[in-house]
Amino acid sequence: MSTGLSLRGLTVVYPGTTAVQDVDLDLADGEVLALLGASGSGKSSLLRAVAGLEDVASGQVRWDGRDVVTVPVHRRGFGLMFQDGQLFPFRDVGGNVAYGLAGTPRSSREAVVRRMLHLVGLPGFERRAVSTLSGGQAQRVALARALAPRPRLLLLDEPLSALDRALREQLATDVRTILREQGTTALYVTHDQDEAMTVADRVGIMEGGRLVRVDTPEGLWSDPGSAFVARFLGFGPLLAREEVVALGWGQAWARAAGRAAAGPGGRPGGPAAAGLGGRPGGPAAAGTGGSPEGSALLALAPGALSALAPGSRPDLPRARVTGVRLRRGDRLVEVDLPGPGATAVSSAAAATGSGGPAGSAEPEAATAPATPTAAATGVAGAPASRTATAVLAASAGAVEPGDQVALLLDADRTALVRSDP
Ligand SMILES: Nc1ncnc2c1ncn2[C@@H]1O[C@H](COP(=O)(O)OP(=O)(O)OP(=O)(O)O)[C@@H](O)[C@H]1O
Repeated sequence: MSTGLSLRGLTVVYPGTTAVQDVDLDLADGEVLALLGASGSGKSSLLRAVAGLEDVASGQVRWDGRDVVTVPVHRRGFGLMFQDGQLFPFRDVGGNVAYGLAGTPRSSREAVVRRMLHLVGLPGFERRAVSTLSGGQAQRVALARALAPRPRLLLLDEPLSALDRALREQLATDVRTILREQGTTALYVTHDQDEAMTVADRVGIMEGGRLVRVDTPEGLWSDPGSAFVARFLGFGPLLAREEVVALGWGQAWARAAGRAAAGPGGRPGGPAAAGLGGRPGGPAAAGTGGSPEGSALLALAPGALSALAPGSRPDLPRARVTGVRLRRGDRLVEVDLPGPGATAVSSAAAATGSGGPAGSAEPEAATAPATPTAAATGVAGAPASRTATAVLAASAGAVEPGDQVALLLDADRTALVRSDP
């Protein structure tokens, strides 16, 4: 008998909309799983169906092997926490935290409240009026209230999304610690991938009511699997093989293909051995052993590219800067990657007087320039240029739109993904 939460074929239908479609999911005891997806992808509907707040059109919600679909909300033993906390305004903080402890003797109730407030970083707040709390404090109280009765499953729906980013980052770390300390099994809905990756052991990605991927944060980063998931995680741009070769990054392609063949995270014999991204029989399985081509794209993870000073490293591909901006302490440049008529790479290098063919960013491949044949190979229908984001190396100095910078590729921060239809 399976323990914890099991969803089988879970489907939620509203008039005119199938919000959740045929979802299978297992959540082990003590595991925290984040559901991540764009607005309208069905995350909240799934969570609400598990809670019993939404009717299930078909499928099962099992706890410890027993279907609870017909069990009313308050009998499921699940805790709930929402975006706006929904604290009771006429009770003080202690009264809110004690709400789910009605059957507990007064003395132990007070002890639990004290312990919970300590756990969420608000010791001594028992007698505070909830109207005097900041947004972050109110959410901490809501978390303490949800945890106090020791629910067997905690369901959190965007619990931090009303808070500003700095507070959200801090609280996400605290929530993770608190859930771990309590050994709480939790399903956590968010549209913020940083929050999902911080809080959860595994992350499930939803698209159009379907759960399209479930993996650990590390697994998702090393092998997003599909172009949809890669884009959702912020990988970009996604390059066809011809473009990769034309840019002189063929070695990155080969390494990513090797990783895909060896399994996520490079584990030989891992589940991906049978095909690209761990899906046995996927498009790569039919390709040439371990080097998927036709249907695959090279996805660049955020931070995969560094930009070097204009005029430096003539051996590297160059790109035109279209914008410069700051993000969380990094200086970023937007660059136009030359398109598949990648003579642009070579001619740009020649035009700046730096000479030499476009080589690979990887030292071991420096002698493997983009050949004229590769450069002439276009990708039918592909755009003439791609915008990429590169971290500006400190050595780059002042860079302005219009400059040609050299691009260094970190081949470990690339992944091959299936090109979605
Ligand atoms: N009560 C409802 N009646 C009709 N349609 C609904 C209802 N609730 C949600 N939907 C629809 O179901 C789909 C899934 O909505 P849901 O709220 O589950 O998505 P979500 O991923 O949680 O989105 P968000 O991040 O914006 O909260 C959407 O198309 C939405 O418009």
